[in-house]
Amino acid sequence: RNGIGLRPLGSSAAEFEQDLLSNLYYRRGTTVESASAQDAYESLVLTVRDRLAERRARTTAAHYAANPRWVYYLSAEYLLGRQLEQNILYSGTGEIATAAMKALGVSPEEMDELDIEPGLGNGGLGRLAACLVDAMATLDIPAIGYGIRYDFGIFKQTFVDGAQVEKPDDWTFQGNPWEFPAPDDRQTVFFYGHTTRDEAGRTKWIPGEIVLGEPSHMLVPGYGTETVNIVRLWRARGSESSFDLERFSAGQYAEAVQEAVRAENISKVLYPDDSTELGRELRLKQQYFLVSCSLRDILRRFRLWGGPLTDFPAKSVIQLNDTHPSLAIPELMRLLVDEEGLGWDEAWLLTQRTFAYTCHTLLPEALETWPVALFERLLPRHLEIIYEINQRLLDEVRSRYPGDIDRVRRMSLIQEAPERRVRMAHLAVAGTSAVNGVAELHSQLLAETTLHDFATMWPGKFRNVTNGVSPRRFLRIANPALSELITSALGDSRWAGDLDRLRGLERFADDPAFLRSWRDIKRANKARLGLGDPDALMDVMVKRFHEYKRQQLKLLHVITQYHRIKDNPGGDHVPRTVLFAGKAAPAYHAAKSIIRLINAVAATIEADPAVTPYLKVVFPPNYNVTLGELIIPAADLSEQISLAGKEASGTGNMKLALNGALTIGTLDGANIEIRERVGAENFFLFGLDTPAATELKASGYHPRSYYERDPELRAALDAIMSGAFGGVGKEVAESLLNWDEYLTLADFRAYAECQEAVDRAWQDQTAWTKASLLNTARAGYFSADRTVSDYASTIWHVEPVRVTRD
Ligand SMILES: CCc1ccc([C@H](C)CC(=O)N[C@@H]2O[C@H](CO)[C@@H](O)[C@H](O)[C@H]2O)cc1
Repeated sequence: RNGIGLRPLGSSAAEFEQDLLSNLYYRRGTTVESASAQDAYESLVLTVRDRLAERRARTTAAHYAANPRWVYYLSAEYLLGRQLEQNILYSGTGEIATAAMKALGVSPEEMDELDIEPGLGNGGLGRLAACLVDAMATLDIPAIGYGIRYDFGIFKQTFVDGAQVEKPDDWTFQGNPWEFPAPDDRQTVFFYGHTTRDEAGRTKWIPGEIVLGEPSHMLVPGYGTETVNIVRLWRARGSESSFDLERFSAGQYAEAVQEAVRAENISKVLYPDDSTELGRELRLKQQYFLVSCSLRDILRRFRLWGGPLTDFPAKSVIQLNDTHPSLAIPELMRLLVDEEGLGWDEAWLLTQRTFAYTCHTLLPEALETWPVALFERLLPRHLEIIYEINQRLLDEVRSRYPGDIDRVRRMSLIQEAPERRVRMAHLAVAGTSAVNGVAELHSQLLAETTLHDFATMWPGKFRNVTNGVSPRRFLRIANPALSELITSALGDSRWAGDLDRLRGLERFADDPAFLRSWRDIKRANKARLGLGDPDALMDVMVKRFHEYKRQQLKLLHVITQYHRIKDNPGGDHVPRTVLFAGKAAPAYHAAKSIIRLINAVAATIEADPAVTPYLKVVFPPNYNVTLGELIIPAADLSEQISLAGKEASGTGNMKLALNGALTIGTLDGANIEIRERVGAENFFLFGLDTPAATELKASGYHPRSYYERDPELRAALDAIMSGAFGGVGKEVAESLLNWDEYLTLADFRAYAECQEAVDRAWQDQTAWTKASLLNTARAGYFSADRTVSDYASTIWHVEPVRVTRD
């Protein structure tokens, strides 16, 4: 019997197989003979899940005994990726699971195919949340990730005539065996209505609509440790009384269920925009739903230990993943003042000490602001609280900067014109004790521009925590061949839990045999991807589509390469496969035009036998975590070409460098830190830096002048405008010639020259492979474990709690 009074689940192959069979018989109600692949998959999941659940039980016991300070990560998005392979690795059941699958007559690949990826996020922010909760568990930090269990995740991307067409992502169509529904922990959430004051002057919120939040959680095991944390996801349900039986028996079937449908709509679908706020009412309802359920659950958990409310910040730190959950600040104030009866000042101190805010963007259009009128209707009490917070903030501003009314107007939580809107970033800064950017340049620019007034008034609040990625998912699992080579070179696999150990690979940088193996594995990963000649340079640009990320710059260069090959068919052109992948927000038409043009250029090149030996453009649809795990290990060149000052950090850049891709990039986001750590000689740098870009824009930027003085650029744009690529893309060329907000044309020549340097470097495969190895060897800093230990020591001030095996 182990520490939790349970007979430990066996770790032998026979015991695992026994458990698998009993799950097949008793939990799937079928037999080996009549089992479907889905039956086998679900039984396998339950067998692995049980072993993690046992560790979860011991984790809970250890956490309860330790009564630690908890980290609560509030995020509207989690891109968790497939769970099976990860949970098999983290539960150490690799061999016995494979043997048991064989006994059942199914293959690991077949099981992985049935393992659905929960697409509960858009891109960088959502995947970062997943990497960070993985690292928190690995570092034995007691933590819970709170989010929304959307019925429909990020849309599935298909191409029709090269154009993106979105399909709904009904990810739980087959159910989700990895989750534990916990309806008994449901919470009640209010919307609309009005507020009243009772005789004691206490405010009461009389809601107009009541919705239930039902949680289900997924296990988040740590790597190389016993800790198993959870991600708790909320789903909206109608209250008991939401089904109107009278109307139903009167035959008004739709009306009878409309209240329940309205409620369930709140967690129906993820908003697919990743950098432009659309100000939809349902999105604000989603955000409040998340924070109200989560804060009530956090307070319920706090009460389990029964300390005074003044202890709350000492026992809970809540990290806000961007402004999307920033309503948690006025919500905690409402709970402390209206429900717990605390005074405002005391409640405000507790609130500020509890919250911390991470900003993930610099784009003005991505900074959320909500109409005051909508707040008035949907969250009347919160608007009152926000006004009070604002009153006190502006009093402090006035006292610190007497007479500086412009500063008061700039810093106010309320934008007054053209429409009265609540500035969520200002609320997030005012209501937290720590504000961080996600890369050094980003944090610097936040303090110098977007949040300058606040950084001036509260310099101590502002810091940087550079992003990181999970080395388990994006190297150990995604690139097993390279992982094996690294483990054999370093003597053990401790690097997966301590990534700085990769530096040990430097001693093989001049070892021809090792470099040969390194190169062969990259080639094999390209063959595994199967999207082009494995001997060609695999040039990869994978990320969401946005004009600031400049997929259009990459495309102009592809067209230039195409022209160069056409103009000089016999020339010694370096064969390249250019891979684009990524989704565009459905309403983002400029991005969708670029996607369509890329597919048209790809088709034109594919149809030209004079060019295909040297150039191939591929665009696999529906880029997600799983496809990323296949593409990233196969990349030779990593495209990180955003306009300097626009990409907050990037995390794809880290995953690609970790897998031995060389980066061609600008001095933007974490590219700067990657270049500093892997060595400038192992990085292809080009383009305007942030000050130069700002200067060029300020001094009047005329994109057409670059077109006129650069013949290759002119030829590329003329080709598009002449309809050379299936007649599509004219709007892309016109917007570049007339507007070009992200200085694409200004950086074109430098980029083209840098790509020539890439071609020259590729010619020396030994030198290239050495640089590739050094990128991996020096990427240790970009582990999410380092990121989390930075958060833990500089913002959360939490200690790990060890979980024993028995
Ligand atoms: C309101 C709509 C909306 C939705 C999502 C977002 C996210 C903040 C966008 C996002 O994913 N940002 C990315 O976050 C990554 C993790 O920190 C960074 O690495 C990327 O540079 C940043 O673009 C902004 C606005």
